[in-house]
Amino acid sequence: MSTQSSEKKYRAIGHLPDGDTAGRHPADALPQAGAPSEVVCRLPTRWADFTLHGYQDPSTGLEHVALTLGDFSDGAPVMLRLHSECLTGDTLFSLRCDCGPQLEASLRAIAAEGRGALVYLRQEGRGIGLINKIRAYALQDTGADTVDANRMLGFEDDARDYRYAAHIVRSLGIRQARLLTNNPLKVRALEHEGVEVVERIPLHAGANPMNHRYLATKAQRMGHIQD
Ligand SMILES: Nc1nc2c(ncn2[C@@H]2O[C@H](COP(=O)(O)OP(=O)(O)OP(=O)(O)O)[C@@H](O)[C@H]2O)c(=O)[nH]1
Ligand SMILES: [Zn+2]
Repeated sequence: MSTQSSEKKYRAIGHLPDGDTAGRHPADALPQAGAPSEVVCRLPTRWADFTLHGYQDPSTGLEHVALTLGDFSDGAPVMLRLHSECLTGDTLFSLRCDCGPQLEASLRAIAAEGRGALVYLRQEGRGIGLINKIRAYALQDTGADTVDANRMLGFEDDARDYRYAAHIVRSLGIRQARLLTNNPLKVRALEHEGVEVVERIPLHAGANPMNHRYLATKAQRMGHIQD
């Protein structure tokens, strides 16, 4: 695919700055901070009437969304959740993890605040993809923990990349965040990309007997905070 046709495709789906992108890697063509998504609609939910923004990361082709509520133009810190896709937990009611309850708790918290954003990142399985996550689950069924299962498959413990997520956050006009997470890596990644995390809000939801070992492994081997 030529650079020109790639540019057209990305412009149609997401958003790009004007100008010639020829000869540059697609990732270099990210919109400037402050550029809004062109793909926006209302998304009424059980908890609030959100605005839904669509994005496509030109360097990966992955499509992401952000749900926002309220006005960020005053520059005050914004309640923010970066949520990585978990098909099994977010939509199939799996008890193996805490993702579904965390997603719901985040949307409830933002709705209660009346202002905030949730960026839903299509980085399934901590970035290894759905089929590989199922492979990792199969290894966990025979005794491996979540970290060793990834390593047995030849993956890093966590293959996620938050650069495009930070770009989405900046493009929404968020400069300072109150981040809903137990994962210090997300805090560091956002700060590295120029979004100040003025507060980390612990997000404990959905612990159950089936995910006890998974949550313990995240705390013991992946640095997750259990406060
Ligand atoms: N490879 C792999 N991925 C998993 C496993 N269990 C859950 N996941 C993925 O882990 C990710 C969890 O994402 P998040 O809830 O955003 O992040 P987190 O790192 O748990 O940190 P928090 O912000 O505290 O929730 C999702 O992409 C899940 O699909 C597993 O056993 N193996
Ligand atoms: Zn999950």
